[in-house]
Amino acid sequence: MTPDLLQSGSERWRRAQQRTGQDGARGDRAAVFSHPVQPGAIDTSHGRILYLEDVQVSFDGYKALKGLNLDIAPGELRAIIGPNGAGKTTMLDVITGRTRPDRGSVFLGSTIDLLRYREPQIAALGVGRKFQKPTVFEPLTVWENLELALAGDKRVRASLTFRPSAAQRQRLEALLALIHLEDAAQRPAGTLSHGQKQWLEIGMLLAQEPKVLLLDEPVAGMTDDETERTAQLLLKLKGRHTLVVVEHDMAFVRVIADKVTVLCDGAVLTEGPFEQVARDARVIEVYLGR
Ligand SMILES: Nc1ncnc2c1ncn2[C@@H]1O[C@H](COP(=O)(O)OP(=O)(O)OP(=O)(O)O)[C@@H](O)[C@H]1O
Repeated sequence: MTPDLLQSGSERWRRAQQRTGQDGARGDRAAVFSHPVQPGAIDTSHGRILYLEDVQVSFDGYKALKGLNLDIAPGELRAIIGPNGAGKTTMLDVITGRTRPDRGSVFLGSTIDLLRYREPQIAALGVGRKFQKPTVFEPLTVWENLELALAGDKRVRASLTFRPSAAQRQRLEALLALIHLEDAAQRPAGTLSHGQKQWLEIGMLLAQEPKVLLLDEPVAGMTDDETERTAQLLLKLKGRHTLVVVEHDMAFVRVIADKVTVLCDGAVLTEGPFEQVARDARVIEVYLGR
């Protein structure tokens, strides 16, 4: 579980809603686009849920991102590939508010300027992130981990006194089935396999109903069977959630992705359907041919 998402309790959610509500009340964006948008809601009426334009990030003068553009449609499953050092993690850091760009725009929907928010607020606005290594609460059972995520409270003790309603229990049971952990509900998370921990963490993110889910190398270190099950899981989530998956496993990318974006040297080299990208001579040169 990502610490930033665990920090995104209901209080932050309310504050973020209030803040975006204030934006709407000012009438700027709503007036410009001339259609009703609920305060705090993500406006996807222009066919995009995540939009980066001309993003530049420098670390001590070294440009990790050089005018990066990205346009993700609601419900899309986008894979991001590219050689080591291409800027994939930096891109995720910019979207989630961990790294501030020197230049550029980052929008959630058409109206929410993510550069105005900090990391926990961005999580509360509906951007979930899964880091490469699973970070579940190992002494707690699978069920307790999911309850904790549902409670959205970083204070473990407080969250353990949380009792889900009947409807919430049903949701957790459905989540357990989705992540293939029905039979492991009462097992301590520390006893799960690597792949099962990854699924549990995805389940914990889903318990918080993210609109956009960012996944950094979700199948790294998984067995073939676990990789296959993860592909099936992500394909089930597609449409209900928007997924951005950074991954090096090309067989996995081929199965899951609607569209593949290739990053190289801090910018987009090319993007398109897997087969088109995979036979692009530039992609073979910088990445696939290695
Ligand atoms: N905090 C930092 N300070 C200095 N340089 C950094 C920092 N973070 C990233 N970089 C550099 O920026 C470049 C892009 O790094 P990034 O981690 O985004 O690449 P990546 O595409 O995710 O690579 P990988 O596939 O190896 O994870 C690299 O050259 C990296 O060394």
